[in-house]
Amino acid sequence: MSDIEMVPGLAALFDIRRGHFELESGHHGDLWLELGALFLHPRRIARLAQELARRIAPSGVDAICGPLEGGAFLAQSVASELDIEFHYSEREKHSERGGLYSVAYRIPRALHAALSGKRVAVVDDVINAGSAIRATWTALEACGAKPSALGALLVLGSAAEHYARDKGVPLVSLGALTNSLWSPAECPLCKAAVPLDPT
Ligand SMILES: O=P(O)(O)OC[C@H]1O[C@H](OP(=O)(O)OP(=O)(O)O)[C@H](O)[C@@H]1O
Ligand SMILES: O=C(O)c1cc(=O)[nH]c(=O)[nH]1
Repeated sequence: MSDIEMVPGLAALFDIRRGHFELESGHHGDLWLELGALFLHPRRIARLAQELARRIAPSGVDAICGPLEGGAFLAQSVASELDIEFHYSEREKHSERGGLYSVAYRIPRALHAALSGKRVAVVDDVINAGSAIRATWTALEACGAKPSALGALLVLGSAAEHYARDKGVPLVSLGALTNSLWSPAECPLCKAAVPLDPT
């Protein structure tokens, strides 16, 4: 497929579906990756985490932070490879979907002191519209940390690239895949009365 660039072994990890999906960020999109079994074989992920760690290392970060669940699993492996601190963010319990980028994440209180003043790479398994990494970024800043790099196994579309450029930090990944995102009001699939697929 001409729109895919990936390190060897990465494509096989993802079950790629095309259709009409409602996403974590509140957008609608035409691409869905099944991520539930991504961490089934820890050694397979460890090899990819090793390569991602190698690419993040030049950023000179003190810690890696990922959003639960998948992003945090990966962040822990990358932190282990670099022998630096691992942190995680979790979705706010009362964070309801509604509008774009409406989901909030928090960092557990027990981690706040360790994060203060640290340069942190925000790592997710897959970045699509970027709602989880944006919310994690905000939560890190609230702890006095300095988000300094973004990383992912796979980046979908261009939202992550734009966000990294706006923030002036590197975006590191092992693969990229084109996709389309729309606000629900502008979704051409909704306009064509295509029903939402289950996720
Ligand atoms: O770029 P985004 O708009 O944030 O979309 C990608 C996010 O969606 C998935 O997480 P999900 O919300 O399914 O949570 P999970 O990791 O707990 O499965 C994935 O693991 C990313 O964190
Ligand atoms: O954007 C998302 O929320 C999302 C996209 C995707 O492909 N898979 C997933 O689990 N979430």
